[in-house]
Amino acid sequence: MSSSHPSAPRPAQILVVDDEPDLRTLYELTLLREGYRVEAAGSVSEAREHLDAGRFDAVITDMRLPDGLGLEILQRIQQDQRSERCVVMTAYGSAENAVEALKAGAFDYLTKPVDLKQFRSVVASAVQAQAQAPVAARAVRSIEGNDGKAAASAANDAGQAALERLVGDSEPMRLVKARIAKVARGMAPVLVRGESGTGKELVARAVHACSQRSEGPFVAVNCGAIPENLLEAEFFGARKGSYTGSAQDRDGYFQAARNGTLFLDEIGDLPLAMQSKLLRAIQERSVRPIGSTQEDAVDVRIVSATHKDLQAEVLAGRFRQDLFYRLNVIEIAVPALRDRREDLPALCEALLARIARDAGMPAPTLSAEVLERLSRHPLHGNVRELENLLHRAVALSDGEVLHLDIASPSSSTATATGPAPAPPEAPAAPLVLVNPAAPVPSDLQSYLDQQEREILIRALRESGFNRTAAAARLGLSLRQIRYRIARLGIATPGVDDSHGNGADE
Ligand SMILES: Nc1ncnc2c1ncn2[C@@H]1O[C@H](COP(=O)(O)OP(=O)(O)OP(=O)(O)O)[C@@H](O)[C@H]1O
Repeated sequence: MSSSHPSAPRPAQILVVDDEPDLRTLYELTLLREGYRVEAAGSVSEAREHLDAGRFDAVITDMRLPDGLGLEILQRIQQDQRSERCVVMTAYGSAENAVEALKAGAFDYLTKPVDLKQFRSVVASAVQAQAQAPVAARAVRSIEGNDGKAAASAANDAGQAALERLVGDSEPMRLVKARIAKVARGMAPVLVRGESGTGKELVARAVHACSQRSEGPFVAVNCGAIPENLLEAEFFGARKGSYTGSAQDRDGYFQAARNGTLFLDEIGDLPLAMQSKLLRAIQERSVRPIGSTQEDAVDVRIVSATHKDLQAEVLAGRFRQDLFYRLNVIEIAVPALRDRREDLPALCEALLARIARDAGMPAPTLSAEVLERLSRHPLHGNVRELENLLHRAVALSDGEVLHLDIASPSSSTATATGPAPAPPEAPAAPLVLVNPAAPVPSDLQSYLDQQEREILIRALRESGFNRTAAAARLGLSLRQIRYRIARLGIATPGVDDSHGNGADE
C-alpha cells in the first residue's frame, strides 16, 4: 500500500511491526492517510526481511512479538548504524520497557492502547528528526573526532550557536558537548547534573537547540521558586473561575512548552505531592488544568536539572523512585570548574566580552597576573562566581586595567599582600550591587554614603534593630556602627543615641 504526501518532495517510508492483524491495519491506514508510504511486518524475522530489502525513515514496532522483542529490531538498527528512527509500543503500565527502549536508543515510545492522535504526532516527529539526521550525525562525528568547533559548525544554526555559548574546550566539556549532540534528537528525558553555577541551564538550552524541536518553545521553570499551593496551576494551567481571581483560562508550563522543551530546574526541590502529578503527566503525555474535566494532550520533551544527589534524595524518601527513573533516562554530568581549569582563559574572555557588550564598552583584557590569581582562587560557585567576580572587576576598573577582588571571604583582615588594616566594608562588598551599565557617579562620597546607609538599614532591620547584632553581621564593633549610624543620620526606633546607649547594649 502506498500514497504520496502532497507537500513533501518524497513521501516518508515507515515500517510498522505488530503481530495483531487488526491493529496493524489500523496503524497502516492511519499512516497512509497522513501521506506516508507504509510497509508492515508481523514478527521480528519479517521485520528483518523488510529492513534487508530497503531503507525507512521510521520503524514503529510493538514490544512483544511472537518470535522475540521489538528491542531486537531496535538493536539491529543500532548495530548496523542504520538511520531509521525507532518508536516502540509498550503495554500500559510497563514503565520499565519504555525506559529500557529509550535507553537502548529508541526515538520515542507509545503506550498501548495507542492513542491515534499521539501516534500521528510521534511518527511525524520521528520523520522530521530523520530528515535532519545527516546534520546531527555530522555534529556527533566531529565532536567525537576531537573537534568541538567543527561539531558546532555542523549542527543547525540554533544548535551551533548554543554549543558555542557553552565555552570550554577541555576534555570534560568536549564530552558534554558530544553527549548533547548525540542525545538531542529524541524524546528521551534528560537529567542534567552538576554543582550550582556550572552551566546546567546552558546545557539544557543546547539540548533543545540541537533537537528537531529547536523552533518550538524552550520553557524554563525553577521548581524551587514556586509556592507549593500554586504549583499545580503553574504546571498544568487553570480554567476560568477555578480559583479566586482566575478571570480567564490560563495555560500552564506544559501547554506553553508544546512541541518544544520543558526545562525543570532544581527538580530536587519539587514537593512529593507534586512529584506524583508530574509523573502522571509524563506517563500520560497529557495534563488536566485545574477546574477542567478534560485532559490536554501535550507533546513536550522534558529536560530536568539538579545540583542535588537525587539518588540520595530517593533513599531519604524525599524523591520518588519512579519519577527519578523516568527523568534520568539520559544523564549529562556537567563538570565543576575546578575539574577544567584549562577552560578559565577562554571563559574569562567570553564572559568579559558579554559583560562589556551589555555595558556598551570595549572588552577589557585580563593580565597574565590576574589570570594566574584567578586560577588559584577556589571558585566554589563555578562559572557563576567567575562571572560575578568579573562583573565587579569591570565595574571597579579604571580604564583597561582590571582589579580583582578575590580575598578569601574568611579573612576580613588584610592578606599578606594587601595593604594594612582592612576597612570593615569587606564583608559588605557582595551586598553592593554595582551596576556596570550605570553611569559613574558624579559625587562619589554621597554615592558611597547612600550605599552604606542602605546596607546599615538592611542589617539593622534584619537584626530587629539590635545594633550589637547588626554590627556583628557587618564585621563592625558596636562603637563603629554607632558612629556610622550617627554620621549618616539613621533613625533607629526606641534608641536615644545622644546618650550613647541603645536598647541593645
Ligand atoms: N561553559 C560556559 N560558558 C559560558 N558561560 C557559562 C558556562 N557555564 C555557565 N555559564 C554562565 O554562568 C552562569 C550560570 O550558568 P547556569 O545558570 O547555566 O548554571 P546552573 O548550573 O544552571 O546553576 P544553578 O544550579 O545555580 O541553577 C550563567 O550566566 C551562564 O551563562
